[in-house]
Amino acid sequence: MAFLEVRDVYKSYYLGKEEFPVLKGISLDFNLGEFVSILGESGGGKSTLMNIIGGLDRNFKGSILVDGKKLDHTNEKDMDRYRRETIGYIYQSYNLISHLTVLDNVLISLDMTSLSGEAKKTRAKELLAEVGLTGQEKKYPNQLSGGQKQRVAIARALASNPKVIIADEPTGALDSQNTKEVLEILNRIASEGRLVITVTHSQDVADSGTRIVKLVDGKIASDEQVREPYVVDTKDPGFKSRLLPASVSYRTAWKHFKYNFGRNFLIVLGTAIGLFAVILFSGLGNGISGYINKQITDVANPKVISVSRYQKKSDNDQQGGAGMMQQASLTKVPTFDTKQINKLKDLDHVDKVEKMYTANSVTVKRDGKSASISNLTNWTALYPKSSIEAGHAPKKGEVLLDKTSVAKKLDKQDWKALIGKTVTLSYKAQSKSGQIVTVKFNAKVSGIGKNQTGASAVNGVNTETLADAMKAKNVDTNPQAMIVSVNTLDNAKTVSKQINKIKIDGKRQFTSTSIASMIDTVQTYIHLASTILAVIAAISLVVSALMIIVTMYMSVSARTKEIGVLRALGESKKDIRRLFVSESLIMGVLSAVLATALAYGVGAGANALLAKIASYSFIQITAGDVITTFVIAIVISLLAAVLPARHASKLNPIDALAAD
Ligand SMILES: Nc1ncnc2c1ncn2[C@@H]1O[C@H](COP(=O)(O)OP(=O)(O)OP(=O)(O)O)[C@@H](O)[C@H]1O
Repeated sequence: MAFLEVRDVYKSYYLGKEEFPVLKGISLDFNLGEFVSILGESGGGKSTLMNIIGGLDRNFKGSILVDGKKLDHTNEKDMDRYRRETIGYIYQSYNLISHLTVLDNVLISLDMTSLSGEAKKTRAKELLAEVGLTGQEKKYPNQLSGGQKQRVAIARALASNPKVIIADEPTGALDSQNTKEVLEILNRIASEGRLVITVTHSQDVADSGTRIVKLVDGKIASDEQVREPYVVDTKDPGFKSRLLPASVSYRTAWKHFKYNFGRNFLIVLGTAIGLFAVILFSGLGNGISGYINKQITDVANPKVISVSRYQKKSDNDQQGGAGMMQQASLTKVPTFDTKQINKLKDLDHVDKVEKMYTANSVTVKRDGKSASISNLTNWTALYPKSSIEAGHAPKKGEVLLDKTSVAKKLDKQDWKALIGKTVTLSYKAQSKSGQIVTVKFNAKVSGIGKNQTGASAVNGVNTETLADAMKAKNVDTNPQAMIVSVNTLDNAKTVSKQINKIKIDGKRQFTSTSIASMIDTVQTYIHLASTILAVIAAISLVVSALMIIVTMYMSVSARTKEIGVLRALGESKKDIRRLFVSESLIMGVLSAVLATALAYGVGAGANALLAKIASYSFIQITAGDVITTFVIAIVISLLAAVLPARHASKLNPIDALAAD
């Protein structure tokens, strides 16, 4: 039984419906130790036969048996394995991978063996030494002579220790000296117990082998043994073939990326700019919303809820036009009684419940100077600590006055000097009996209030002091508003909602307003605005995706021959797909890295510039923004790679090898 049997092989090419028969019933037996030359006229079908024997062409009639076992040409994986394990190819035009070094060109085949990383390198170097290329490992193919390239190709073909070497015109492009040396190497390969089948036009080449087969008109015209085949003494190479690990595809993709760094970097930069805009707008949204949040919480404590009595709109509406008329005279706002105050105190998460009084148009006098306060309230938790610029919160008998609107008017030079001095406050109010009375009282200035935003003044008088003054003039001290402090900010919204639900005798009692929900509303709008900006920026990513698609397609067409070589070496369709997907992924991830770095850099710069306007970081990039950017980049690069990678993997290896 021969090692390789070709049985009744027929092969035709078709142009439309027209059949062009090329091989017309070929049967040949080959043995290990043979160096067989296939001779024949140009276009006689030699290469076609080699492609069938080498497992690249699966579309023919007849069968190939290896070691007595028929190859299953319908099973793609089996054929990948056959090429990987049994066949080594040497081509007339070398077919080296241009972006890989000499060493890497040999390693690409060794990557599909069970050898360890170091052992692979050692074997690659040994193989290169055997073909006389020691010291050339780091060169790229375009830095080698034709003879040297063919030796690299031979070393690569031998790397996985295949039993059969198929050499298609291996010396066709070489001078006589290199031809002689390559033929010697091929003889040595056969002498190691391999089967060498070479296609040639040259009688000299044919004569240096052990057997010559002539093909004429698609049939065997002669089959002549020139000399005895070599004696086979097969040694165990100590390793097996295996599928290409994914990591090798990633590494090869990275090498190709580096080889075309200039072009690839521009694409990465283009994509990164789009991603950068997305992060920056998102960071700007975070910053602005944080800034507004801070501004609001600076003037008002977000853990407090202002509560007023609920006034049912429909009560008045039901009365129709007449009701509306009457309402103008019913100016009295409903007040809180003890029962209602206790209802608020009983709520969960409530720390404190304070009465709130508001006195309108209050005049403050001292030393003949006066200032006016449009709304003076008692000091409650509504005022955050940060609103006290100097001094302390007003205790009994004390008042805290606003810096700009009051303190500076009373003492232009030294407004702080007011602290500890007594001022007289007066305003007009309605007494319980309906008369207009003047509430007047003295209070010591406990401190000066400030408002960072400058929107409203910070004036507050001690609650008891104001209430006593009101009582003295028979003004109702049942409050029109209550200030409820909750224990944590998280509870503010819940408690606010609960307050609105409180009923006494089945009737709703209160209307609550919390800063927390105000902040929420503002932030919703800011978030919406920054999302819209980020989405606009994201549209530019469509352009990036198209750029990656075009590059990948260009890459596939430029690397068609490489794809053919890799398939001939035994890589599967999946390996080819992974090669291109990983290169695209590399671009995506690098874009995201660059975009993140740019965003942090520009963000820090912008924050430094804006620090002059307000000491606040307006661009705040979160970990979430960075993660989103990476996810977008990965999704884009994967989507962009789908079609080109699919196209690459579906290329017919024979056509790919024939590409220019
Ligand atoms: N993909 C194809 N489609 C159609 N015809 C093809 C195809 N490939 C090869 N042929 C034809 O089949 C015939 C055999 O081609 P093949 O390449 O096997 O010949 P060859 O003996 O190797 O020639 P050469 O010595 O010139 O390399 C030629 O006539 C060629 O035109």
